[in-house]
Amino acid sequence: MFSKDIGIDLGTANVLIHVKGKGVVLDEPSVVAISPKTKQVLAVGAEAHRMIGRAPGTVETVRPLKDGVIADFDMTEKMLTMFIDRLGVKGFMTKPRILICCPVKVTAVEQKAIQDASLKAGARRVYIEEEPKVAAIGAGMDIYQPSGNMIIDIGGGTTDIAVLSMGGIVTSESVKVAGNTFDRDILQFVKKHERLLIGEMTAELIKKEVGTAFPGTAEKTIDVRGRDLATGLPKGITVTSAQAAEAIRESVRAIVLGARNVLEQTPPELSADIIDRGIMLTGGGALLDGLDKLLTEELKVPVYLAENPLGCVVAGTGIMLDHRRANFQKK
Ligand SMILES: Nc1ncnc2c1ncn2[C@@H]1O[C@H](COP(=O)(O)OP(=O)(O)OP(=O)(O)O)[C@@H](O)[C@H]1O
Repeated sequence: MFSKDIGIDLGTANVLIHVKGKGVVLDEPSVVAISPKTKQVLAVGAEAHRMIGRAPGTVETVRPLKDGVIADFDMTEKMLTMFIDRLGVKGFMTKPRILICCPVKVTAVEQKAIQDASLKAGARRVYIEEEPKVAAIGAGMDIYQPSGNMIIDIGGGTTDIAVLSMGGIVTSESVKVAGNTFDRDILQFVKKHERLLIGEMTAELIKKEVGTAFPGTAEKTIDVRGRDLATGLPKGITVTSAQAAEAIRESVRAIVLGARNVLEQTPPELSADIIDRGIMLTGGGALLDGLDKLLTEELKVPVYLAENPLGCVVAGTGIMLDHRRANFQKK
């Protein structure tokens, strides 16, 4: 019976879905809007995302994943079901096979939760792959040769750092610091230093517009609004790149340290390959200004930003579905 294979990047911030033969058909934020009373789902994805911080008491917005793993099983399953239903890949008596990614170093229980949520959402079979491996393939790295390839995948909730050779992970580390941590840092900084309460979305906007991991080059500013903590009234302030850089400095440091640890545990032959090839940066968090420059300086190895950092994992699932079908069947 004919059924479609689909690849899913189930992320803390975004869900992307690749349908075999069609390419990327869905790219939506991992957000669910529910009625707090009845727990009924009111909206998912982009529609629910628009409600964050702006919904009345009758609507609650939930992010069902935290730090790359499932924090709310029911909501993850409902969100996945609604996304998969939209694709029209579930035929009469047929269900898709799903290739889905998880961060490295997740527990068996966390992996099982991802598998169960996919099965309940309508999968016939579920194959789980480690995110940095899939991201590396999506970024165009040839990880199947006996040589070292290093990747730093900075998502919303986790940063996965791995050295790959011959199709497997040789050394890796998962740090629970990534794009969303930078947002929280900025929110706290503005609260403490400007006595202004801003929303999650405003903090993310500051990060994207003026945030930098390598301060001192181009000083940018952004005007934002929030609630004055002293008066309780709306107030506007200007945030500079220097302030945003200070806010996220410790979190950026944690990523640098994670990468250093992985390099320190890497066998010398593979280290030599990494010096030659450089390190690939993927994931939306890698779009933070100056991060490639800072990592290059700190690690003494060239660090390159992938062509489409946000799309590497889902592109990798597509390549694996196209070329590695035989591999899945062996499992
Ligand atoms: N231009 C940008 N500058 C800085 N950060 C950005 C930019 N664009 C997106 N991001 C950040 O990228 C993050 C989301 O990245 P991505 O979609 O790769 O994560 P995810 O796969 O959902 O998360 P995880 O892998 O941790 O589960 C968010 O924190 C978002 O704010």
